[in-house]
Amino acid sequence: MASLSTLYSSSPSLKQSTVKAFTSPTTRGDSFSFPHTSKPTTLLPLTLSASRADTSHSDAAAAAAKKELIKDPDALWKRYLDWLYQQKDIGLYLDVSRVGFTDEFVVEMEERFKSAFKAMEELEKGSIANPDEGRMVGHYWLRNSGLAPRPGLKTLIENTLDSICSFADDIVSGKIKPPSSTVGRFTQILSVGIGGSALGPQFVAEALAPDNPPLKIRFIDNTDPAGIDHQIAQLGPELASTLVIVISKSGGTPETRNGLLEVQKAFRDAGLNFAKQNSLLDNTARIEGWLARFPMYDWVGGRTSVMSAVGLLPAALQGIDIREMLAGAGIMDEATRTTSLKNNPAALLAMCWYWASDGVGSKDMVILPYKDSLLLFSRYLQQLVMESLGKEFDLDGNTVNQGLTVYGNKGSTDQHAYIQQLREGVHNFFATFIEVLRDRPPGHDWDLEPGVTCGDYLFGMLQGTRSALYANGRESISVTIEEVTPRSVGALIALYERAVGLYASLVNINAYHQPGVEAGKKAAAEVLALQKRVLSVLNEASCKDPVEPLTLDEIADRCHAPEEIEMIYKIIAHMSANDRVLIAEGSCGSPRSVKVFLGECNVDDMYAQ
Ligand SMILES: O=P(O)(O)OC[C@H]1O[C@](O)(CO)[C@@H](O)[C@@H]1O
Repeated sequence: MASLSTLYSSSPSLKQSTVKAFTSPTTRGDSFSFPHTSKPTTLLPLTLSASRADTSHSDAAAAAAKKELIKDPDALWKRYLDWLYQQKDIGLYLDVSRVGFTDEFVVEMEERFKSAFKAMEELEKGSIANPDEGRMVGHYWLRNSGLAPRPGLKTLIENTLDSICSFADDIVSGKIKPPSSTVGRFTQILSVGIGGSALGPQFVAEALAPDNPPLKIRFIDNTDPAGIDHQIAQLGPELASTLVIVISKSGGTPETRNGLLEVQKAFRDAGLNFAKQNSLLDNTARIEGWLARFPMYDWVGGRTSVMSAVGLLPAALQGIDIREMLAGAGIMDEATRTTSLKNNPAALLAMCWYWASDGVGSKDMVILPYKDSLLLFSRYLQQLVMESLGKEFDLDGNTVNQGLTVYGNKGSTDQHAYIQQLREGVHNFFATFIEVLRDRPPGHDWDLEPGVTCGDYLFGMLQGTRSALYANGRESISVTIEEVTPRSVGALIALYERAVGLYASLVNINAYHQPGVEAGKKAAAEVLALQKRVLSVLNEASCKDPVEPLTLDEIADRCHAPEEIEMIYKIIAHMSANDRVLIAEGSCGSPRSVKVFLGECNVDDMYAQ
């Protein structure tokens, strides 16, 4: 175990609008009518290059321009039935009929899929599937511990799950109480983490938390001080009954560390008991005797960690049935192990992505869940897909600049935002509709006009948009679930995890590392180091009598970093906006004339390194 996800509590001892008329691309006037496919028009062959992975972006654009989709309703219905995938235990359906892949293309992909399935099998057996980091990739073991390659891992997975459940029970029941609250039990969770240590828990909370959960959850997922202040301010007096969960796989992510320090300060300021943090996260938790610590394994990537303690603990605390989530994921894992393409929904997704984006990411993936509670699915998938697939090099070291862009929000809201462009504008995407059959819990529905419910409108909007896009040559995938439940959400997550893994094999890249993120992190650290040098130079000049205000050129020169003058200007402008440097002459809007100094002289020069 290389790193830990850690939990902290507040102390070591506890711790109308009225809609009159609708219009849609196929709707006229005041009455709403469902769009329908018009009479057969054309059925043109699709033009494919022999090896789509070798297709350049301009070739891809040319190929896309030649793509034509089946318009004949009978042929389309047959295609729908031919390719419809159903997972009955989950109640999940996948329709790829509105993606225009040809039979030839399917045959062409067979060899690639054979290798992809083989690689996935090896991965599940514990091979070093992340060669750049020399790591196994084991998120599938989290929902079937029997697959773990070593008995010790199996026991660890099972014990962790048991301890998450019993800890959550103790918190929810009030057996473990907050020390300084009069409420007698924890009422709020403040989750501090970023990337995979936030996006999964956020998606699950939005999708599955009951209307009145035992503990309500808030997130600090950035180092934006105003954002942090906002979250803490909204807690108000409930800070005293807030359970803080700090989640980090590495334990060293600066945004998460900053969030922790800010929260600790908020507790101190409120006179609450929150121990100081001054070393690595897990060490701190251990030394300070935090309420509980849960392991995070080096064989689980951040973006696939939602079924580890990272996602399960916050979910359990909100009263979400985490064993059902795991069961749903496990069923989907099993369903996506088959090497029969037509019967493997993840392979079908990967094949459609490859077809639609020419295997080079030439088209963006627009995710359109028609259910408010699934709003965050697209944001969750953004990291899962883009951090996994956005790679400069393939596994053989060739420069490939792979990736698939993901964005989305929710239907039918998007109908009134960007669907206009999707249907008529630049043709640079394929859509994925996420449909939920159950509109409301049983017994709550009513007809808002004869024979039509509110949910029927949502359904109509989805189907109408799907048809309208298709009629204009825009491809789409539809994923349908019967209800939003822990089981179906677990299955959706597992479906996309597997699809990403398979797609990565199809395009021969490592889906499990993120070297590009490191470059930005390193550069950020360099900016902060430069800021300290700037402060040290300014401090020295500000300690003179009289104070010596400095120009940007002088600062850059004294920092021995003349090439960094633009960055020094930005540092000065940022500090000036936050009252940390004073302006003697000029203004930050006129970089050449500005002269700055520090309001205080620090004789010990705390900024010097
Ligand atoms: O859990 P950690 O180690 O704090 O990392 C947070 C996120 O940072 C990344 O490493 C890079 O953005 C993600 O992969 C990860 O989910």
